[in-house]
Amino acid sequence: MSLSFEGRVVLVTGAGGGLGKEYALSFAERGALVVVNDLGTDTKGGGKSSAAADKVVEEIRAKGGKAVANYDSVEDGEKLVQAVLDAFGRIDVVVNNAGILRDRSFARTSDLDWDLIQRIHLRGSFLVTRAAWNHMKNQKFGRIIMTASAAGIYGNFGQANYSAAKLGMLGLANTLAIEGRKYNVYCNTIAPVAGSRLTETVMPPDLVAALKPEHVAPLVLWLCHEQCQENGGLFEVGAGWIGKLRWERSRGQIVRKKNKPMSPEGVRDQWDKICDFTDATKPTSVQESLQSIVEVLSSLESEEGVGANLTAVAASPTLGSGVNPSAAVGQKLPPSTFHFTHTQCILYALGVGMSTKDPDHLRFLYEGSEDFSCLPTFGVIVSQASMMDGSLGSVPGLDIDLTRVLHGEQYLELYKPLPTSGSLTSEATVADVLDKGSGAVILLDVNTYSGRELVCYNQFSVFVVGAGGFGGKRTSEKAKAPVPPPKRAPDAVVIDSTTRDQAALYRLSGDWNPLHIDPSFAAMGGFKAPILHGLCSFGFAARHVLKQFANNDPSRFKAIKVRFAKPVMPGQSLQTEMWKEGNRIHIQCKVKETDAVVLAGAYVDLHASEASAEKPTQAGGLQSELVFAEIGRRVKDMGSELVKKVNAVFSWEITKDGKNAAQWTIDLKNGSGSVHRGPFSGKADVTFTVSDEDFMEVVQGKVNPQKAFFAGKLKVRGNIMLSQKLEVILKDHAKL
Ligand SMILES: CCCCCCC[C@@H](O)CC(=O)SCCNC(=O)CCNC(=O)[C@H](O)C(C)(C)COP(=O)(O)OP(=O)(O)OC[C@H]1O[C@@H](n2cnc3c(N)ncnc32)[C@H](O)[C@@H]1OP(=O)(O)O
Repeated sequence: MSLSFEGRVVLVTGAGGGLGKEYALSFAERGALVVVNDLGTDTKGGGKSSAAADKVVEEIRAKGGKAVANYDSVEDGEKLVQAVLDAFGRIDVVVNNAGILRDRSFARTSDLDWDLIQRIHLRGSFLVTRAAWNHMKNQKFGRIIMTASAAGIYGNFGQANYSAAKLGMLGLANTLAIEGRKYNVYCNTIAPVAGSRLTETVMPPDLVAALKPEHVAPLVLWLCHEQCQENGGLFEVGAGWIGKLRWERSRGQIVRKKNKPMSPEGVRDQWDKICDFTDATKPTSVQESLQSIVEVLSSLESEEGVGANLTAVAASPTLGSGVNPSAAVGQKLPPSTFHFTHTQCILYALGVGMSTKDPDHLRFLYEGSEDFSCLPTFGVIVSQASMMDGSLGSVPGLDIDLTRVLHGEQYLELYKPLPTSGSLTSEATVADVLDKGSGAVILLDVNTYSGRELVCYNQFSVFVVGAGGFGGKRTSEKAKAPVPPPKRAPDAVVIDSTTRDQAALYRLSGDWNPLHIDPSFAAMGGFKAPILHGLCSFGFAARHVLKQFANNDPSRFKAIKVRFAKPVMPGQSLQTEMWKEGNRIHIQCKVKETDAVVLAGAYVDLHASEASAEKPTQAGGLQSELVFAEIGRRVKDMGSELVKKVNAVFSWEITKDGKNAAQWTIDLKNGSGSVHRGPFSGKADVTFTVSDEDFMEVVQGKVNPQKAFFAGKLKVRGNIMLSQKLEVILKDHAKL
């Protein structure tokens, strides 16, 4: 789709020729209403003529475009912008392009040479932009271009005045980018190389002829378009090439010791290291820049002093406490207990879009309902509380900048239906930290208990945008992987609207991240408006599955995995597409309005329905098969590693409805051992028949438990209802 400027009002200063003229023509060609400003001076700022601006306006009109001429000086910024408003009623884009040259070697630069250049370039851009600023802020749209120069970035003989003004404009742009961001007013800077009245005084004629303004204008148009989210960028552009610039800072070196004075000799002695760009950082904000100072102070405090450098800061631009993020792996957060009543369950159900409009939803919305239940995905709420008190940020290496945190993925497994009130205690561990280049992914494993009984397991995957590049690993065997859906039409599709206030409601369940409510905060994270909580869309999708495939029965829910692929805005509609593959329901969720996939690689695992479980069991029946599949999975996860260890003792405890049903103890001596059954509790209604040798083969991973089962080696007696969760817990009795 071509980029249109239909209805946009664009002011180009110094548009009587060269680059400015090209910008004016290009904007007009794409539908913009253009104010062609040019004072009509010569390149040194002398003389005045309306001819240059008039000619450009004529050319635009001849092509069917709309433009008016303006002859004010950029030093009359207010007047100039008023003329724009008088002509077209608004102002959307300001291209600060006007400029003159007064080149002199520095020794010969007069006060006037200096002042004139500062006045036209730096002060003129300030005055014009300030006059337009509030209009742009109020209309929540504005695009500003500052024109810098390679002379400012790198310096150029004979252009001290010009270099200073041009780099001054970059400083101005950097701050405008920050102040304007939350109003959708973006400011970028270009350092163009093009043949123009200015460059022809400093470049050979054939080069001037080859560097065409039309090779610069497309960048300016893109940066000024509403689709472009670039803000605060600096670009060199010319001859059809565009490059972006950024700051790079050496790792640096601390050159003093605690309570000792800093000396020039100390600086001299560390000079090579100060200037060594190995492992350089690329700070992008004052905050990132200051992190190194904090690091210096803590290094000095720990008496490291001279010789210490800022490696960790270098490694981690936004996880920046000074400790490499990988150091956080294995760290445990303090246990935290979540107390709740039916109020929280109901509030959560409302937060994920349940409504009394649907009579089926009443069981989740009214505590007086006969079958009043808690939505299974409330399991994320009880667990996340353990991390929402800021304790995550206190883990060394995870000093998180909240504006950069996006929820990346989520896995939840319930081991029993959630109660509708009670106290649940969660223990969170940093399972891994991954370096994804564009960001860091923090994997958090959270086990939630009622007393000593495991109720649910969550894996939170938090994506910290911009915090990659610290040299960490990219993948983890600990990550619960997303699974793509089958390549066929979905078996069911549900479309459901979120409301404008969905995030405002959902946050009351405990995710107070301002990203979802505060427009300024969202703007700092680069979003036009607050976005919906990932776990809110997750809750929508899960209840769609529960309704379509489990008759809204929470006890059928086993597990869910989701990747948050793109943000959702409150008020958008979610389209959940579902594919049934056995007891796994694959999900893909799109925003209906944009067709963008927002939940990807997602699935819900259900327990088989009670109807099938009620069929009498025989050895080989479906229920037994599932029980052994479950045991087999856990044996595979943990057993194969343990059996390699010598002299280990561990036991399996099999519980039903939270009560001990059976226990297996395995003694391993020098890698082999025996299996003891029991003690069985009086309430046990399930027993396993298996020879010790056969069970050992399963434990050692030599035999697939399901195969062993079908071969008749493993047998189950009893009557296990699949709606009642059977848990198999590996008791960690290993003495290694
Ligand atoms: C305290 C704990 C509690 C939980 C805290 C949560 C707090 C909440 O309040 C916050 C929220 O709810 S935010 C809202 C929900 N989340 C979102 O909207 C994020 C949407 N996703 C995105 O924008 C991008 O995927 C984005 C930006 C995440 C990644 O996009 P890109 O940078 O373009 O990445 P891309 O180039 O596609 O891939 C690079 C590598 O990263 C992996 N990856 C991509 N998306 C991922 C995601 N969502 N989660 C995890 N990994 C992800 C890619 O696979 C790729 O890695 P590899 O090359 O190794 O495959």
